[in-house]
Amino acid sequence: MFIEPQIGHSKNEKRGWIEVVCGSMFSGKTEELIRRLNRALIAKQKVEIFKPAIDTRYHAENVVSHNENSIRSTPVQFANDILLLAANSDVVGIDEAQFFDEELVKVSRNLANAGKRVIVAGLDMDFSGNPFGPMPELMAVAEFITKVHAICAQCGGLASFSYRTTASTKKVVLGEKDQYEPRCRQCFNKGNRK
Ligand SMILES: Nc1ncnc2c1ncn2[C@@H]1O[C@H](COP(=O)(O)OP(=O)(O)O)[C@@H](O)[C@H]1O
Ligand SMILES: Cc1cn([C@H]2C[C@H](O)[C@@H](COP(=O)(O)O)O2)c(=O)[nH]c1=O
Ligand SMILES: [Zn+2]
Repeated sequence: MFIEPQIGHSKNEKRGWIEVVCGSMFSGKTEELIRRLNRALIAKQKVEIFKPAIDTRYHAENVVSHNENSIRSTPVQFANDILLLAANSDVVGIDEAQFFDEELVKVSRNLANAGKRVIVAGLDMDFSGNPFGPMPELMAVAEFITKVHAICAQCGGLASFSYRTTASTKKVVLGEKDQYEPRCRQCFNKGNRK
């Protein structure tokens, strides 16, 4: 389990950093993000949470996990909007990071350099198994990366891939179990050979 780092500097010194939580769909990224943000709230830190405005699956504003945990958030159109909106916070949470533009990398670095803890959650791979949006660069600049796994819907193994069960080849197709299932590498490849 991820434990918040506080080693080597005093509590009053404001040091920023970037954490990335990545994995396939249904792997628990949003739950882990909510868990970390709730702990920061318990510690009376100022927390702001953002998600891309296009992600309206469960709720227009809240960040909601597949098992209905939820936390208030602000939907934003562009990564750059986060800079101003997060100016007074100690901790910045960002969900569905794969949908943001590449500016999110610069924004996250600026926030961390300004002494904020930045926690970014997102899909590391799209339905083709290719890196998704700004996620690979975010992982390169992050201090901490947590890769979480779902259970493969075919064999019960550990799933790192999001298999699309419909015929669409568009990169962005919002959906749930109606469009996707988590799969391990073998079951993902088997499905894509058909
Ligand atoms: N195949 C699966 N493997 C793991 N969790 C699943 C699966 N199908 C449904 N779930 C549910 O999804 C929850 C994780 O949801 P969430 O945090 O929203 O994931 P993510 O943000 O990674 O898509 C799990 O706690 C579990 O209740
Ligand atoms: C693989 C893949 C996913 N999406 C969409 C489907 C969902 O709306 C989100 C992922 O949500 P989650 O919180 O990680 O379950 O992304 C997509 O648009 N394209 C893809 O290739
Ligand atoms: Zn499998």
